[in-house]
Amino acid sequence: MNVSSAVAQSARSTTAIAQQARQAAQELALSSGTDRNRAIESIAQALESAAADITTANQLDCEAALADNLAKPLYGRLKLDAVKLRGAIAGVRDVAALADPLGMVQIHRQLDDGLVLKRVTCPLGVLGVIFESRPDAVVQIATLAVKSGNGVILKGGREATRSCQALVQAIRQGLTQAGLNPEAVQLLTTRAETQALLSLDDDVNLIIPRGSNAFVRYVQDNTRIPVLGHAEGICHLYVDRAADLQQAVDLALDAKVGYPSACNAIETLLVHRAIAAEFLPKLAQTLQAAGVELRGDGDTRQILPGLSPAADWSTEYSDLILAIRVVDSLETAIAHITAYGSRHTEAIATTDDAAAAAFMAQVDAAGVFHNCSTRFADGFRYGFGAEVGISTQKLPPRGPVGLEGLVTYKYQLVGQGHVVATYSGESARPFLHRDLH
Ligand SMILES: NC(=O)C1=CN([C@@H]2O[C@H](COP(=O)(O)OP(=O)(O)OC[C@H]3O[C@@H](n4cnc5c(N)ncnc54)[C@H](OP(=O)(O)O)[C@@H]3O)[C@@H](O)[C@H]2O)C=CC1
Ligand SMILES: N[C@@H](CCC(=O)OP(=O)(O)O)C(=O)O
Repeated sequence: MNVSSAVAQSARSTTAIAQQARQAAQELALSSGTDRNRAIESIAQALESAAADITTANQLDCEAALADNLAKPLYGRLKLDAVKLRGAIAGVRDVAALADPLGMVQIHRQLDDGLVLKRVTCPLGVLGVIFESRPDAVVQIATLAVKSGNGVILKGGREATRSCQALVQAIRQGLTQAGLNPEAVQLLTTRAETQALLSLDDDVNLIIPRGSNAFVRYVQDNTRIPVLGHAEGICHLYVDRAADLQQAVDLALDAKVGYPSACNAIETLLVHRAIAAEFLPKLAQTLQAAGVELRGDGDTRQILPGLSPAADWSTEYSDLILAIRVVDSLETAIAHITAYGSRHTEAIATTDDAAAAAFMAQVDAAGVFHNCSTRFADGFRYGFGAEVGISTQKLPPRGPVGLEGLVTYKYQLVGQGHVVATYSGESARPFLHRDLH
């Protein structure tokens, strides 16, 4: 079969998948919060029952990835052992415990006697989420989708295919056992299906690509479906002249070493010249002991001879590599972040509140942090239960996307035969515009 007929065939079956998801999503949207919570508990139980199958599937993925020389941090992201799976299942139950995001009345306003306006939250419909080889993302995204009454079509990275299949099978079983339509959660496994998905603007309401800038741009350029981009994280830690130096070392260690492939890990450390000579040797001692390769600009390499040069400031290493630059001022640090950051998460270490306030006001990113690790940029850590990912676009939803980011709203207006003509012209009746709660 040639490439275009493979895509055509895939488009046909992907269309069927999307239509099934749409039908199921319509049913889910009508279900009560109690029903959706029951389904989420049923999903948690199904995942527990299928734990052995899931971890076996993951072992096969991991063995294939090892044979393929997958980089170590990416291997860590792919691995889903029993402990990680238990954590993911606990997260499922956390989502069930959250308030129902549907049917929330955001505006309740009397426009005039007998004419009442409400703005009420409702699901988006069907989400298409394309993400990296991180199986636990399946669990987080599917649970958030069910809780928010949305259907979801998932496409994980190719290295995680068997794990994703085992997880989705269990999730669909959980939905079935709870009496909900399992077609609400679907899985795609090939790039041809992804390509087909992008053309399904009749059935899919939002595409969420998690991946490189180039991939997110590719998706934006190839679909009429709205896109919520979750692109790369070129995150910085700026160590100000007034930083607590030991605290800054601890922050750098956490933000680089805990999970180097995460998009909220730092790629570059900026340090104020006034403290660079004292700070950098302390930093080097701790980070190098943790296996981090440091790279520096000329000033950094004068203080730490032997480092290789930082070739550019735009690389997301996703690995135990950190680029370091010495800067003359807070303003230069902010200018560097403006030039090279990806608007994801940026942090300052300082005891100077005025410097922190300037940094947080002037840096344009989804997260601006003071004296804490960039790794806090995460839906679970923000109290959202889980996350679909971290939106790097400027319009909301921005940063970790939880339930709030997966709903839209409707204006519901109820009158008693009211007409607009009453409120226009010379003898126009004035509106009351009285909020009712
Ligand atoms: N902001 C956020 O929340 C997140 C951002 N990221 C960012 O993603 C980036 C890279 O992640 P990485 O591991 O390399 O993931 P990739 O970009 O390689 O893959 C992500 C997904 O996109 C798919 N994909 C990539 N290119 C294409 C294409 N041309 N056509 C169709 N599908 C495609 C992959 O499918 P397949 O595997 O089948 O090729 C996979 O499902 C990093 O910059 C990271 O920071 C990652 C996770 C979350
Ligand atoms: N919020 C996540 C990181 C975001 C993310 O999805 O990371 P990854 O899939 O590893 O690129 C965390 O801190 O674990």
